[in-house]
Amino acid sequence: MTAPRITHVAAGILLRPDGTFLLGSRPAGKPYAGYWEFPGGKLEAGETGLDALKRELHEEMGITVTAATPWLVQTFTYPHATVRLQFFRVTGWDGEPQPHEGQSFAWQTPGALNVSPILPANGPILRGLALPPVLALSNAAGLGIDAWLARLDQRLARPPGQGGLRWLVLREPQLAADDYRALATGVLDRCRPHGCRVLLHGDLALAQQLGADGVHLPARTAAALLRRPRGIDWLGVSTHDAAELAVAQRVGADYALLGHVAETASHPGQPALGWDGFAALTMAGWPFPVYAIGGMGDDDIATAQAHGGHGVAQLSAAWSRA
Ligand SMILES: Nc1nc2c([nH]c(=O)n2[C@@H]2O[C@H](COP(=O)(O)OP(=O)(O)OP(=O)(O)O)[C@@H](O)[C@H]2O)c(=O)[nH]1
Ligand SMILES: [Mg+2]
Repeated sequence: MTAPRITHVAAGILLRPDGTFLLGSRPAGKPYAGYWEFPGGKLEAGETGLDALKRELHEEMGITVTAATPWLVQTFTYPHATVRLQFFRVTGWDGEPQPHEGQSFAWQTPGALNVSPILPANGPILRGLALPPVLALSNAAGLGIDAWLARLDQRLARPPGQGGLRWLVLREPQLAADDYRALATGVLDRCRPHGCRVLLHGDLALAQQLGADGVHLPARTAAALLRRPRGIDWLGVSTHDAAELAVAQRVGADYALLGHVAETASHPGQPALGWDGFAALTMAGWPFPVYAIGGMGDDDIATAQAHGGHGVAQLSAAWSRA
């Protein structure tokens, strides 16, 4: 038996500073004509993904890419081909997108699309775009419950663009089960009116019972799952190496944390991955966003993205800024 032939594709997510991104409609005569996609196309012999991205975006819409970072890799089998799609976040380009192939363009808001249908392979991509560049993990352990809740209230009260918190992972492994449940109940009540999603840590059943927005699992807990759990909207997994990233992939995670990248007070004496180690692991290409964790500040977001990450996950830094 011969191995199935894989078509390698590079596609670009043009991102504007306001968070909107560009979709194009597939021109008549191509498979899935009229479906909406991220502009891009097939790699030619000898090209890297980034080479192909730049060439395709120039051919299809006349722009010159000036800043792009590798993001997700999605493999999908269509009736006509198995495609391996390398997605890039494109944050800089010269020129205005022009429809060189008769396509239409539409700028879209994550989570609120107004065009359809979308190419079937692109569902997870659109979910990934809704994830924030900074994912905050709670720090009641470090600050004390009351002081942390006071910080939480402050961050919930701000507008999204100005430090307002809209995603939270409630991770407090030092708490006994009853205390964690009580805290989770209170945190969900505080967060819901602000539209802040809350993912509980470690306990799928509790997340389902309390109607949390998702669950975040250590890789060893995720490894015991046979498939993605039902009844949960968002699933994250903490990982440290390629084997744990593979677990996250197998259970259909929406994102992974990967670290620790820098030395951090929470893991004294354990060797850090460093950015080279982080990039070596993201480079394999995962179908979900990967966050860098471990000693990460806001200054590290761009570095994480340049190394194949989606952004950074923060514990103490998320609660320290004024
Ligand atoms: N460009 C692009 N292709 C995608 C996306 N999602 C997805 O499944 N694909 C698949 O990737 C494959 C290659 O895309 P393409 O048709 O744009 O290739 P191309 O620009 O080189 O076109 P050509 O073959 O006419 O030269 C197609 O099978 C398409 O269905 C996406 O978001 N963007
Ligand atoms: Mg194309």
